Amino acid sequence: MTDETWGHVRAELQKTVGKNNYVNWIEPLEFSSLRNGVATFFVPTNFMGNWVSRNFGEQIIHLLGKNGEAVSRVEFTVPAISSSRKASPSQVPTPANSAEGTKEDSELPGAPLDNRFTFDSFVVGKPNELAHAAAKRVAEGGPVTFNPLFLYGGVGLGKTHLMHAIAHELQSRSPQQNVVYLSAEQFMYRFVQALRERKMMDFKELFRSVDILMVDDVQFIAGKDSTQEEFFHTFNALVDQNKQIIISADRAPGEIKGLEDRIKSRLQCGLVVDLHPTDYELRLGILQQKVVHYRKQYSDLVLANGVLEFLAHRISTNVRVLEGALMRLFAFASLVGKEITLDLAQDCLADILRASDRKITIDEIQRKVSEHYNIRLSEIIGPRRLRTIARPRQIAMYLAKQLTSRSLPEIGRRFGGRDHTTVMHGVKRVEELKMLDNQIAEDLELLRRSLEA
Ligand SMILES: Nc1ncnc2c1ncn2[C@@H]1O[C@H](COP(=O)(O)OP(=O)(O)OP(=O)(O)O)[C@@H](O)[C@H]1O
Repeated sequence: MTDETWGHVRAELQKTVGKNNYVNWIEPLEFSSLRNGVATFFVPTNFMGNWVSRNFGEQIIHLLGKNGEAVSRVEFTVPAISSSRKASPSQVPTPANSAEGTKEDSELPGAPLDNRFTFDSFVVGKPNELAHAAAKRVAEGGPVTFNPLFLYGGVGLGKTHLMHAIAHELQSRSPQQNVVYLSAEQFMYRFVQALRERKMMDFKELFRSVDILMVDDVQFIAGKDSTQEEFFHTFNALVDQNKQIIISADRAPGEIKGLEDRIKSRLQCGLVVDLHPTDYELRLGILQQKVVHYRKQYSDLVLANGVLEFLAHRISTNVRVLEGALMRLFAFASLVGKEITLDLAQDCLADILRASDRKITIDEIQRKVSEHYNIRLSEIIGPRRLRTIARPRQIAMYLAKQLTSRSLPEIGRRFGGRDHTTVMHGVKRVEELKMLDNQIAEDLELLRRSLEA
């Protein structure tokens, strides 16, 4: 790949990701090589590489493809530090602590904030309402009521999003405050750099001068003794000065193996809240919110009824995967110029759907539906066309399509050897009825909940 091609891709990204994202995340990337379908880029930090990979990786692959480069994977690597390879000031992302703008870039301790991660774009549901409320409270500023705020939860459930939202809000309320957000990995990177360059005093001074410190994915420092030691001292110094600290991790403090007991107990001193795995309603809410953006970007694409519900049912792994699926679906539909239907979603997201398959079986669906409508199981698969039997059968077919990864012909076979067009007709009919008939909508909801329970 030539630098020119990368230039084209960057220009296209500039149009789609927004100015701040472009300056913070894309501009610092430096193309390194393209071998065997793997494009490698230099990034200033691993943290940044992970971030770009997570948030823009698919888009970069897609745009490279559009520009004639067959790329199946992108990798981001931090170049070995030497004075000649060090990032120039313009390559270093804008730090979270804008108050430090006059210091030398290498001294800035913060990581860039993602402008998309605000309270407005955070969808609140039962699983995350407590974490959201706590984050809102901290974002109001004022006297520190709990220190630290410790947010934990599984991968991709919104911890980073909430931390950035707090930082944005605090910065807009009091721009003079020095709010520093960084990952634990970045904290370690800075610490090691300070050790290597014999600038420990500067490091300590810098971290002790922040007003609000946010450290993401703190489990990363488990087992790293010197980093933990330094983290512990930084933590204590800030708490002593009544400065707010916000920490995130993938598990509760007590469960982080390799973390010193004194740190665990310090982390438990404030408010510990967890983000629970998402439920169907939250996933659907998030999809509905995200789709607004895609509808603008791909204004010519039609999104069929039921697709978002289908994704919310089937992809429960985490929100990042859910978002990735939606992005891929829109990009794919735009590439092939097709309407976004359930069939297209099943084709284009087959790997994601397989990975997050809930393993609800057609047998289970048929049993639940026959119990619900009080008809015999044999009648669901039998030939009778009486409305009182045919309708529950169509409902069972619809649920089989929504909640399993079976194809229409397979579903047809399991419903007494029916043709796939019969199944298709049944699914369509139920989709229409769901909009017109409240009783049917309620039945579907009840059945879905009991199948997913
Ligand atoms: N409730 C929510 N509303 C809107 N978007 C959300 C929500 N929860 C998560 N997301 C989105 O999901 C993606 C992953 O979230 P985030 O990076 O905050 O997860 P995380 O919990 O920090 O994950 P990790 O453990 O991998 O660091 C982000 O794009 C974020 O905006």
